[in-house]
Amino acid sequence: MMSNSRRLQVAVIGAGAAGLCAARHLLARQDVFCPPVLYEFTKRVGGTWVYEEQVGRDEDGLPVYSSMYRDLRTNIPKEVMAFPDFPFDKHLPSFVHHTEVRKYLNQYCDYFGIREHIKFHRLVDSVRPVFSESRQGGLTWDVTTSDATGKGHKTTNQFDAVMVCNGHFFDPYIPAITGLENFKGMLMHSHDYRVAEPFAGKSVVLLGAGLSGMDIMIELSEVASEVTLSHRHLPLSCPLPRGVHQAQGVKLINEDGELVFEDGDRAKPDVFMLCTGYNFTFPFLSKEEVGLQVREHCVTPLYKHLLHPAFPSLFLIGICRAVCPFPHFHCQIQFALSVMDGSFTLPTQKQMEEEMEADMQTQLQKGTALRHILKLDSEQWDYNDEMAQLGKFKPLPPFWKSLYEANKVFRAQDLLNYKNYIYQVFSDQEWTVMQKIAE
Ligand SMILES: Cc1cc2nc3c(=O)[nH]c(=O)nc-3n(C[C@H](O)[C@H](O)[C@H](O)COP(=O)(O)OP(=O)(O)OC[C@H]3O[C@@H](n4cnc5c(N)ncnc54)[C@H](O)[C@@H]3O)c2cc1C
Repeated sequence: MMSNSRRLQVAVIGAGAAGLCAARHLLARQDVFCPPVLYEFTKRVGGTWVYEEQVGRDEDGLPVYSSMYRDLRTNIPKEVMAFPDFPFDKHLPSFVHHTEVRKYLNQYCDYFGIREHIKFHRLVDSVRPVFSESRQGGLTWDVTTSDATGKGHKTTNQFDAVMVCNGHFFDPYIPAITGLENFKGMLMHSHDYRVAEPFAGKSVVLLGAGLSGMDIMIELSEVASEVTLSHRHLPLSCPLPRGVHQAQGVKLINEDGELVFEDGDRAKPDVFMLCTGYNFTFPFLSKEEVGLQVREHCVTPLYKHLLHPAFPSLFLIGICRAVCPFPHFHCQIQFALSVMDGSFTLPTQKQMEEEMEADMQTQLQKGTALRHILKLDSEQWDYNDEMAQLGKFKPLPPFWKSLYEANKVFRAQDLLNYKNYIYQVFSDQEWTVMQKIAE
């Protein structure tokens, strides 16, 4: 889609880690790209990492976006959580408090001169493809935004490409549990969990043993009268806090408000907390016009889990799950730029569709459920390397994989302690070089 005559205009939706990373790379390539326009619905940079004490609505009456809790520390060491070209402060411990990540993202934003390109409190309402003969490639995008606080007018601007960086930890996924409405205690989703104190003396059932479920279990075990972790992978091999029980998944809630587990056991807790993850939502993309489908946590059709084959200037950054997010964004975004600047030539639409279909069939034949197809896990490293090879940019150094994978093992073996580990992957001299690169 490279235009010979003029620079490309790119809209970026969201100023979380992915949106900032997109802007950082677009700004570095001003020979090809105009400075991007970032639309951010809130008034702050950092997305998920902007902790809000309140739940529901914020002080401006907007829905609270972040799912952070007060005492959260990262579950990935800062040495590999960082963008590869911008390390965290070397004096910080490996597993940092969420306030440090927000600080880090603000530093990244200012260091790369991104802030002036962000339009805060702008909600992207619609992103529509427009086919016109007058522009090279024929396809442009009308991006319509409104003032998030409801004041002011809608505006529509035209772009050559759109990078969707709207995150996917905002819209709680509520599983279809028979009789959920019968539950008489406090029913909540982990999106609204902030602090442990209000749960003192209460009995709690947590549904889901993902990263949030496990973290919240540890916090609540300090104060609650009883904590039960209900999940599908019984029993977990890692040591759990004293007094925490494990139970099978919740099959239904009976008319007396009792939780009935898969094996017939029952419980009537004070609190039932769903730690069941989040939905993908792209409310600004019309189903009829763009035809993106979200089924069972799988988003299709997306070539390389990234771009729509019929609209190869629409990029969805960061929809893969079970990845090391910031370095993954760093790779996806540079690949997207190589598609836009023409240094990587995409296969034809038909070839991309055939490849996607073949990949999907291989996964399904291997027994991967549709809802797990976007979980890359250890395959993320080959994926990132492929992005780098096709996009002709520097791959991640090998220690990224070794440290990330080692951390996964330590987390599984030593859940209660792994965040106290300190990694020393760089010598002081190497750190100085890294810090210099970021300067
Ligand atoms: C509880 C929790 C703990 C986590 N812990 C870790 C960790 O330890 N390490 C790690 O690496 N990752 C962690 N993550 C994952 C984290 O989400 C990613 O690291 C990363 O921050 C995601 O960035 P993002 O830019 O994709 O999305 P987000 O941070 O969600 O940012 C999206 C932005 O888009 C904006 N937006 C959305 N829709 C619109 C619209 N229509 N118009 C305008 N703006 C819009 C939002 O306001 C937001 O600012 C955690 C996530 C959660 C929820």
